[in-house]
Amino acid sequence: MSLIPVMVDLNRRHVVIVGGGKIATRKMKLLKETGARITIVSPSIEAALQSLQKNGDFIWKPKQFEKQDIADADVIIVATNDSEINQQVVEGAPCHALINDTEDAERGNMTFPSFFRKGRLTVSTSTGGASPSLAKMINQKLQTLFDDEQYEEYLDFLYDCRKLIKGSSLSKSEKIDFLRKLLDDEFKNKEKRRNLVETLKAKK
Ligand SMILES: C[C@@]1(CC(=O)O)C2=NC(=C\c3[nH]c(c(CCC(=O)O)c3CC(=O)O)Cc3[nH]c(c(CC(=O)O)c3CCC(=O)O)/C=C3\N/C(=C\2)[C@@H](CCC(=O)O)[C@]3(C)CC(=O)O)/[C@H]1CCC(=O)O
Ligand SMILES: NC(=O)c1ccc[n+]([C@@H]2O[C@H](COP(=O)([O-])OP(=O)(O)OC[C@H]3O[C@@H](n4cnc5c(N)ncnc54)[C@H](O)[C@@H]3O)[C@@H](O)[C@H]2O)c1
Repeated sequence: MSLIPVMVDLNRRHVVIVGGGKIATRKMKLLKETGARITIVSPSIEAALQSLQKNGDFIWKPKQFEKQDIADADVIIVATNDSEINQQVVEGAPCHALINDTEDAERGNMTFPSFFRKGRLTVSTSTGGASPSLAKMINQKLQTLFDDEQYEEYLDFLYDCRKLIKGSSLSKSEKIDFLRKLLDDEFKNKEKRRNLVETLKAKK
């Protein structure tokens, strides 16, 4: 299996989490801001999930897993503590669904990397199932590269400039030159950033 990293918008997609324990809780916390429609199928759920349920963050089906629970799922997270049930979930998945099997990654077709965000920047690390703890450790080290509290503002500057450049009347090669120039160290300076934004606004 050769997995490729993607960024995905789960807004309005149906995500079914089978199991309501420690791992289901971790995935729920990750998914609750995505706009996905989330269903948890599990006879019992952790206390942390019970409070999220009161906010209406997901629908809880308090029952043992059955194949029909995942019939219209876009994404399925397999997270019970029963290997046989986990296997049944994978076997019962509709062929269009993405499956994250938290017990055995290779049985599924999607895994969650360890990641951190700094404004518009997302850095994610996967060890292909070798060691999620190592992935976490690598990210902790990488995070120190972006400690500067101005970094988020710098990324917003790059984003705004890129939009201005794309929408400008500059020629194609001038646009490319400008996009490269944005990465010059001088733009770590706030004043220089402001000046460039003004220059680009004039090139509409
Ligand atoms: C990144 C992260 C994201 C997330 O879960 O959302 C994630 N695991 C995290 C933490 C973590 N997981 C485990 C420990 C205990 C120590 C250890 O084992 O190292 C810790 C450490 C901790 O909790 O601090 C145990 C563990 N994990 C898996 C198995 C089953 C197996 O491998 O067979 C077992 C053994 C279960 C058992 O038998 O007890 C499987 C998977 N875990 C993955 C992701 C996928 C591969 C990603 C990769 O390879 O990098 C994959 C394949 C499937 C998936 O879930 O997508 C999240 C870090 C969040 C962060 O960055 O803070
Ligand atoms: N991906 C990871 O990082 C990672 C880390 C640790 C464990 N795991 C795996 O995740 C799985 C769950 O671990 P956990 O610590 O969350 O377990 P847990 O014991 O905390 O929770 C298990 C949940 O499964 C539910 N369940 C049991 N039988 C069920 C059934 N027939 N139908 C529906 N729900 C059922 C239980 O009600 C419970 O809510 C295990 O298979 C484990 O190997 C993955």
